[in-house]
Amino acid sequence: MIAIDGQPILTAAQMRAAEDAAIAAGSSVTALMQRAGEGIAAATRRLVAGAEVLIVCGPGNNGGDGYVAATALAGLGHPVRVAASGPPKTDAAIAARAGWTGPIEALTDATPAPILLDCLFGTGLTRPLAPEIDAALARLSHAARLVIAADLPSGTNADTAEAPDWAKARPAALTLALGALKPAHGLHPAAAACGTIRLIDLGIDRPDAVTVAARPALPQPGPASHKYTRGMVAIVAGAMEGAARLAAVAALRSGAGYVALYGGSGQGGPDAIVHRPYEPEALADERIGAILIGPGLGRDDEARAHLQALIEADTHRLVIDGDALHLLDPDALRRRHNPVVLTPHAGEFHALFGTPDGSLLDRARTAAARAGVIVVLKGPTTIVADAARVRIHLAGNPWLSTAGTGDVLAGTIAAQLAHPHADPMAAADAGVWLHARAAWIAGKSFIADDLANALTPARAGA
Ligand SMILES: NC(=O)C1=CN([C@@H]2O[C@H](COP(=O)(O)OP(=O)(O)OC[C@H]3O[C@@H](n4cnc5c(N)ncnc54)[C@H](OP(=O)(O)O)[C@@H]3O)[C@@H](O)[C@H]2O)[C@H](O)CC1
Ligand SMILES: [K+]
Repeated sequence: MIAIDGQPILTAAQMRAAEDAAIAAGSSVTALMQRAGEGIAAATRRLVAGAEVLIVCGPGNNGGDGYVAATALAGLGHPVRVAASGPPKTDAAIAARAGWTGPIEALTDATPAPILLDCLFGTGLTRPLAPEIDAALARLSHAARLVIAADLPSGTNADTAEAPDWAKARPAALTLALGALKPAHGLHPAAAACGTIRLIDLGIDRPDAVTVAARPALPQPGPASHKYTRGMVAIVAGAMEGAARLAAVAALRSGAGYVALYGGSGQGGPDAIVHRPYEPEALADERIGAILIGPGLGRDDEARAHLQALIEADTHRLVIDGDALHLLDPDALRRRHNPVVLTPHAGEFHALFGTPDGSLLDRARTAAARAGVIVVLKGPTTIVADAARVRIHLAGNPWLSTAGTGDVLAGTIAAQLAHPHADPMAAADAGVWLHARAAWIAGKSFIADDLANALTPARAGA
């Protein structure tokens, strides 16, 4: 059982392909199932302190994992019972079932136990749960002290992250992803039904284009560093200058060496912020590492002209956020040479890109490919995508739902992007990570100013 930071995320079809490749390379479903079942048994035993476990088994290999886990737990002297929705159907599950010598109850009238180990369905779900199965799981899970899910809470769609009623009402305490994480482990509503997620490694090779975000490796200043080598951020101020100032503080506290605000009133905020008039020549300064436009910009003709000028000048890396997203034609970005990061929430994303096919992960990647940019799709799970890669951030904090936190995020990303050696995708990823970390440091009921201030300790720990 291992932590999930940096781990690959595979769709159900990709998981089957990875499993097939492992089998072609000399493994077998039975060997993989043995490893999965024993891993589930070990993790369960560690968590439940001797309490009786009811294992519910389905007809496929998820059920097979359950029979192996039951046999392993019983072999260790742990109290365990098994209930099934019907007979096993795959060869490996039939063999696993044959290894279990105890009785098997019918799912629909099984007696509850303090621990419910859910091995009914995993990645092979082909349709929503029948009402009697959802009802049985609701009954057994409510009567249990703790629910543990093998691979996924049963009835969850691995790819779309739809979740069944029983699991939304009674989330698992622990979900043990088998072989790799699936989109449903990161996307809501399924993610909330999974509880804590850990991986049981089955030794299968997996593509890593889509992964859970990991702690970033951020550049540290050295003896030769000065403010420009740390990265200079230029921020275009507009109608609501406070938003631009929040972004400026965030950029400074998350590592930028120099932050200048262009076109504001010329005052306010910490003295470390430099105020300059808006002049296109000043924004062409080649010492600038990244330009942020959008927080508090307004949506009038002047705002539109400023955005247009920056996009067409194509002299610097850009972060486009907030109001600027409402003035943007994403297809106009394709002609640019310098990287662009867009930071829409779900509504802004929809307005920019409509609803491309697939899960949120697919949509973010499709949009990034269409505009030739990096998309930071903000939400309870924040997704960072370019045309080829996706990183998903699971450390979202519900207290971030307050005004100004998006401005702080935009400034944090701009600071990472401004560093002279930054890889743009890694910079966006690091910005999201630092922002989430700062939120946990800021505690509860914080305001955006507190969040920006918490970036100093967040950056110190990265
Ligand atoms: N990935 C790996 O390396 C390993 C994964 N393991 C485990 O295997 C499952 C996936 O196993 P699979 O057999 O493909 O699928 P499931 O066990 O999830 O379920 C398939 C069976 O369930 C039936 N089904 C599907 N939906 C429903 C439903 N709503 N109601 C009733 N029955 C349903 C389906 O029948 P069909 O009628 O649709 O044909 C199948 O009979 C994975 O999640 C891991 O737990 C292995 O341990 C090996 C390694
Ligand atoms: K399951």
